[in-house]
Amino acid sequence: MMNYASGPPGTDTTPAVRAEHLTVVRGPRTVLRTLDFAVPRGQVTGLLGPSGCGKSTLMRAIVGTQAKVTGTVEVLGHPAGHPTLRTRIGYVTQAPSVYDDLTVRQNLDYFAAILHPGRSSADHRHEEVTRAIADVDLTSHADALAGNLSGGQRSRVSLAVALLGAPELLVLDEPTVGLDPVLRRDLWNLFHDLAATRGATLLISSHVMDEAERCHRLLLMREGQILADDTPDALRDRTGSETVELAFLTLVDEAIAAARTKESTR
Ligand SMILES: Nc1ncnc2c1ncn2[C@@H]1O[C@H](COP(=O)(O)OP(=O)(O)OP(=O)(O)O)[C@@H](O)[C@H]1O
Repeated sequence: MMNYASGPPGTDTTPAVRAEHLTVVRGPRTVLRTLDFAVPRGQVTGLLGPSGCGKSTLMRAIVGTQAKVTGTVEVLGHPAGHPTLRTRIGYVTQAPSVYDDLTVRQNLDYFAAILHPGRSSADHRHEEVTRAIADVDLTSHADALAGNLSGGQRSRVSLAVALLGAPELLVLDEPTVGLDPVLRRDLWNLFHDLAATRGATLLISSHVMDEAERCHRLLLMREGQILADDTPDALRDRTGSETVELAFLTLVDEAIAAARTKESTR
């Protein structure tokens, strides 16, 4: 079995991601405001919040592709964007980045050749590509042109590319958008399998609150700030709510009430 972590799960207790006073400015707006949080290793952490709250921006800051970041963002023990992180992080954006004129397997072969160049790695590449295609349940479409796939299938090709090279950290921006319930369930099972058996850390964004229930931990965001950083159980208990969605709404109401109080005492 491939090992997705640098050691057996649980041996490294430092967080996979640690942010202190993380702030991002985009255009005229401060999109992320002094965020402090940690993402533990070997777990599935959900990044949830309404559209436009800053999830994609936060992910870009973590993978090192976001401009105008201040504060500290440490990823697998290095500053975000450090060259040694390139092969240790798998990142899937919301727009699938696949070549339409190549088959699924050819897409994967292309990226595998960048990760493991040379003839001596051919067998290893073949194994990795076959496994990544199976992981995302596209074996029966391996020889189909990517341009002929459905939207959900194309996004799974992108996910398969991110799984190549056995990354320790997977950053997935809304990976289940547009998928039917069966595929969503299968993908969440895959995410948990990657964490449990391969020791990978997964940071997964979604604005679908029922997906929050499937995560080990949650970062709940609103308007560029983190409302809560906790387990689903703790969030439900703390707010006396039956679901994470209701817990989130309670926290939003509390944040609005606190802002009003602050405003009126000025
Ligand atoms: N180039 C830009 N200039 C100014 N503001 C921007 C720019 N790009 C994004 N924003 C703003 O930054 C905020 C955060 O955007 P981001 O894409 O991170 O949100 P999100 O939570 O991922 O949203 P969604 O779930 O819809 O993808 C939004 O309010 C957006 O309008």
